[in-house]
Amino acid sequence: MPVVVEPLVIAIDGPGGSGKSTVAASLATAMSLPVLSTGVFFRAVAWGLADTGVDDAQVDDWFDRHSVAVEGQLGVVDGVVLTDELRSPVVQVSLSKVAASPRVRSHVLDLERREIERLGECVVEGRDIGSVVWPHASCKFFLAARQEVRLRRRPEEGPKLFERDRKDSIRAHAPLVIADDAFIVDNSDDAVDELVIRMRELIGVRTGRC
Ligand SMILES: Nc1ncnc2c1ncn2[C@@H]1O[C@H](COP(=O)(O)OP(=O)(O)OP(=O)(O)O)[C@@H](O)[C@H]1O
Ligand SMILES: Nc1ccn([C@@H]2O[C@H](COP(=O)(O)O)[C@@H](O)[C@H]2O)c(=O)n1
Repeated sequence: MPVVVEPLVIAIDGPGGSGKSTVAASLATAMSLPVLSTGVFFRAVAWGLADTGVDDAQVDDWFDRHSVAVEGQLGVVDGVVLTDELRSPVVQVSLSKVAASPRVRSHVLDLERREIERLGECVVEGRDIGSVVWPHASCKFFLAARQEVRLRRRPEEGPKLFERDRKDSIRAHAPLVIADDAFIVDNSDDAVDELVIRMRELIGVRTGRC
């Protein structure tokens, strides 16, 4: 019987400012893998829906008429690259509501899974990667950092960061949770390079690869 080796998919979840995108990018570079930041999908959709609303019909109609893609930390809607727009006030104000919409989540889930399949082996970061998007990920991490550290890392958002975390954690669909089989990594006091070394060791233990 041929041995089937599953593509290596590393899932990283955690609250805002816990270092997900920074660590995911460094880990991906160290392992020569591509990286997918799924929050960019939600930010791009929040920007696109700003003049509409998040009723189910409005959401389905918007996805019928528009295309959304992620390129690194940039969102692309209908071929237009979004940069500063993704952290603009209009996005910040509606982000949690947009991310809580079951119709938005269903459309974005399709996009996330298609992108992971296209990439093959990758590092993926978000809120529900290990629990919902890719539950059979090769290795899962839940990044944590103390509140005061996260606040320091996201000065532009301020304490609203905690409100966003709270809404992400209590929503009915695909909330921010710690997957049962995730390694919990508090990186409040760790440099990114040290963290990447530690995570690679854990990936090696879990997968026998790395
Ligand atoms: N281990 C670390 N040590 C010091 N600074 C860090 C560390 N990890 C991340 N940072 C810094 O904290 C800031 C936020 O990090 P990052 O964007 O990776 O967090 P995140 O979890 O992806 O946040 P969000 O979900 O809000 O987008 C960045 O400026 C980054 O450089
Ligand atoms: N898998 C995910 C990723 C993100 N979200 C929502 O998007 C917001 C922005 O995410 P960032 O990582 O760019 O800060 C986040 O607060 C969530 O509301 C999500 O629901 N699931």
